Amino acid sequence: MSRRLTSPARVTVLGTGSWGTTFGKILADGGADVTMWARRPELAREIAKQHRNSDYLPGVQLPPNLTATSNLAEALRGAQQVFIAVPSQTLRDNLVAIRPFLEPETIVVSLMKGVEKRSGLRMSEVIRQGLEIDPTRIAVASGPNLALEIAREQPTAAVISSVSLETAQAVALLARNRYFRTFVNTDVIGTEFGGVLKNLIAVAIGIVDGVGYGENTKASIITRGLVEMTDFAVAQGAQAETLSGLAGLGDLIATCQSPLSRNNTAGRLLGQGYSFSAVVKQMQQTAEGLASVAPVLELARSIGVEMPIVEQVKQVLDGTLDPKDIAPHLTTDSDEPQGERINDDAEAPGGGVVWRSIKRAFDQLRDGGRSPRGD
Ligand SMILES: NC(=O)C1=CN([C@@H]2O[C@H](COP(=O)(O)OP(=O)(O)OC[C@H]3O[C@@H](n4cnc5c(N)ncnc54)[C@H](OP(=O)(O)O)[C@@H]3O)[C@@H](O)[C@H]2O)C=CC1
Ligand SMILES: O=C(CO)COP(=O)(O)O
Repeated sequence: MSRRLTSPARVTVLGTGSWGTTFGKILADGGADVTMWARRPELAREIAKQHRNSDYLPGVQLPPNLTATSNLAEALRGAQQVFIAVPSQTLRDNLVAIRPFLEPETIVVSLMKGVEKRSGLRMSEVIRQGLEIDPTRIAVASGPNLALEIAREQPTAAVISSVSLETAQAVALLARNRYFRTFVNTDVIGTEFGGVLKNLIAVAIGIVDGVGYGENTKASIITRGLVEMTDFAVAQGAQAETLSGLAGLGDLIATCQSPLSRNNTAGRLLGQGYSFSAVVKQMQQTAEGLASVAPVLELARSIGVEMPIVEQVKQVLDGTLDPKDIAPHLTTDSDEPQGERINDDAEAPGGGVVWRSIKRAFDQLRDGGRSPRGD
């Protein structure tokens, strides 16, 4: 009996925070040889020698086929796929350092869930600009993926998206194992915006939690938040069903209900009365939502999409709205009661685009959120 011998794939993860390290473990447990890049040499040594990352994943044992270095050139050498998990606002500068060492065929995967503040660009767009590579070599990963739960090997699903289905499948084949299941789609816009926007709704949930409001308030915000997410993303070119899949509704549920979420935690501190700067000081890890609020609202205004919940998150962050006043304003402050669903634009007090999107979102939910590519 002959056995086919293939050498393991060689992959690199840039960033050894909670998600980068967890994703490295996912890939290693799926059989790849993983090299992590840590910007701090002492953390690279701890991961390489003790197979631990006590700063970010205390108590988690990392697999033997995962190593680390603080030398970027060494980390990128021979990598078939490179996964990036640094804070979104630092990506562009990091790409300048990465570019000289990136090999011509390497696939680059964003694990990040933010938009760039100064440009409003999604992470895959920043990667495309910063590395000047074809979009078919770029993928993004998203979904209900709280790092610590996955590091503890709790069963989880995610989506890998690329404009090239072949690329998405190549990444999904490596990023899967007995506890991590990946689906694929080609809706990069929807997949990325799902991850960005659910962070903003999770901040809102944290705020009302911090104030002391209960489940009705939170369910109202989650449900109306999904409408805002879908409306915005569809106006940007996303498919509505992506927002009712893992990268939208799935991630929204996980992030809004988990105390592990940093966005949720940041919101809770705001709701308890801490100022924005005090919250930023207290956060030890990245809460992307805090930086994404302003660019998302700018994009929303430029395309005429209303996002009343996100607007109010911004006002709380700016200190111009008392956190306890956020909940009643789940719609725009029109004198006319708005329809939750509407079948006829003529009945829509807020105008056609918004209502068509709301209807689309709810129709997708009713249809079970099927998408052509698995998720
Ligand atoms: N944690 C999670 O559950 C998930 C996170 N994500 C997304 O992944 C991305 C990364 O988040 P996460 O790993 O959780 O964040 P963490 O805060 O846990 O870690 C941030 C990582 O980035 C490094 N870093 C910070 N600043 C810079 C810089 N200027 N240049 C290079 N590296 C830097 C940190 O290094 P150092 O330790 O030296 O400071 C650390 O390795 C975010 O976009 C987040 O939304 C997505 C899904 C799940
Ligand atoms: O993206 C995440 C879960 O899918 C992590 O959320 P936080 O960044 O809020 O911790």
